[in-house]
Amino acid sequence: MHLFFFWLRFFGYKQPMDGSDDEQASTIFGRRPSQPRTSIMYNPDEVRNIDSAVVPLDGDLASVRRSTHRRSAIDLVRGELGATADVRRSMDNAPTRQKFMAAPLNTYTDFTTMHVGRLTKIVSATHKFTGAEVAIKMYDRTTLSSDQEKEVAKEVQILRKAKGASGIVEIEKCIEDDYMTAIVLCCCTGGSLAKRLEDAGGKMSEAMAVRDVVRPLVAALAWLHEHNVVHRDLKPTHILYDEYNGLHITDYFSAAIMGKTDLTLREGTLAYMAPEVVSKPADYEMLHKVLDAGLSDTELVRYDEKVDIWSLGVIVIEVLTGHQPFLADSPEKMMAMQKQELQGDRWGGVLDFMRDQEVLSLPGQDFLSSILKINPNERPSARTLMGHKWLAENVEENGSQKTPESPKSPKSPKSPKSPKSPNAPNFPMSPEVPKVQN
Ligand SMILES: Nc1ncnc2c1ncn2[C@@H]1O[C@H](COP(=O)(O)OP(=O)(O)OP(=O)(O)O)[C@@H](O)[C@H]1O
Repeated sequence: MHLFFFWLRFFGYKQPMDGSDDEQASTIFGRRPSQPRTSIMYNPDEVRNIDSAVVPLDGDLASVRRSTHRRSAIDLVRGELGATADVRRSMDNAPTRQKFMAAPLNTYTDFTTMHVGRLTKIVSATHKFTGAEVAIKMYDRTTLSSDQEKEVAKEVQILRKAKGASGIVEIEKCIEDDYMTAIVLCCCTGGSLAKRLEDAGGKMSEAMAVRDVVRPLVAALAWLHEHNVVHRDLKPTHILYDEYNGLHITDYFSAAIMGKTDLTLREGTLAYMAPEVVSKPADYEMLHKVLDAGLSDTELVRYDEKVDIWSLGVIVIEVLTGHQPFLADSPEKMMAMQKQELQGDRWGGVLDFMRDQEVLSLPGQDFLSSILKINPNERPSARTLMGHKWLAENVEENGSQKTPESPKSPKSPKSPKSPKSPNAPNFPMSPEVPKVQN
């Protein structure tokens, strides 16, 4: 114990004279009570409305934070989530200026971690004054590379541009300082498409898929593409639902702004990745695979927004069958599999399987086969797909189209006698094959 106090003294800790909590808190944070403790700019009590302003903390506050043990708002949230009663009491009793360190986040309460991502923590919270539920996507900037910093800035830029657009998750504001970026988003309380599929036993009926997934997804993609945004990582965990069953595409960290972002790198999730992206080098392979081979990065063929159309096709199959159609553990194997499953114009592999399963009406089959093309130029745009008859017509619960000219898909004449090629890979997956988690 004596040794402990020796070390505390060694590092400049002075025991409070009267031992009060307030005195102790201020001393622990390295400041005497006589020092000024107010700030005009970010008094949490003044922040009553959620607005869309970026709220940078000023240099002074950043230096205050540096001099304390609580270096960022992330720590504050962590503290509120998991702090001991003592720590919480000392925070409650801390002088105004210290409480105020993460003032914009202090306007929220009930922090609950929903998801821990590769670089982020997604926390749900409630605004203290409006009661609005939000999802806060928090990046710890101390762990981000400068390239990742740029990606986060681009993510915020895209979200701001898309604010109010239907089908895109809505940003409320972005709070940033030297240590963290917190993107405050409207909370999609209906969960993700992945969760819905899980709850529904893995798959959906055709009617539900068209109504709840494909139609709104295609419309949201049309908006993004017409505003020069390519998502590049479309998958069920990035498709969220609000309380009214409205669909919202989220996570623009990997997204590209056409004309600004380089569209020559492999980016996204392998199982949903278009062939023209799978064949590209990842950023860490660029030097080795491209420049060493005598090519310059400007010589790489660029891909475009059609990569999202491919991902849409993969999602359609997953939603209707409960399986991811393309599974491989390396880009090389994935390229081979995609070609094998979709070679030539004929129906084969995965498309043949979809027809034989009778989970898809003829217009649905037409929709899918028009999307899953190896050549991106042959894939229709999202705007064109919006006019496709599969989305225009009502699909009945039993899967048939209501219009007389669109009968239920007949079974392929060759299908009973047309087993998959012996070396056909994972599709249809056997139930034992575990689903790839992304
Ligand atoms: N606005 C939101 N409302 C409700 N839940 C959300 C919201 N944003 C994100 N989530 C939840 O967090 C999960 C991950 O979100 P997101 O993909 O944006 O984070 P991420 O850090 O990129 O994660 P990963 O690295 O795993 O892709 C979503 O699948 C969803 O469950």
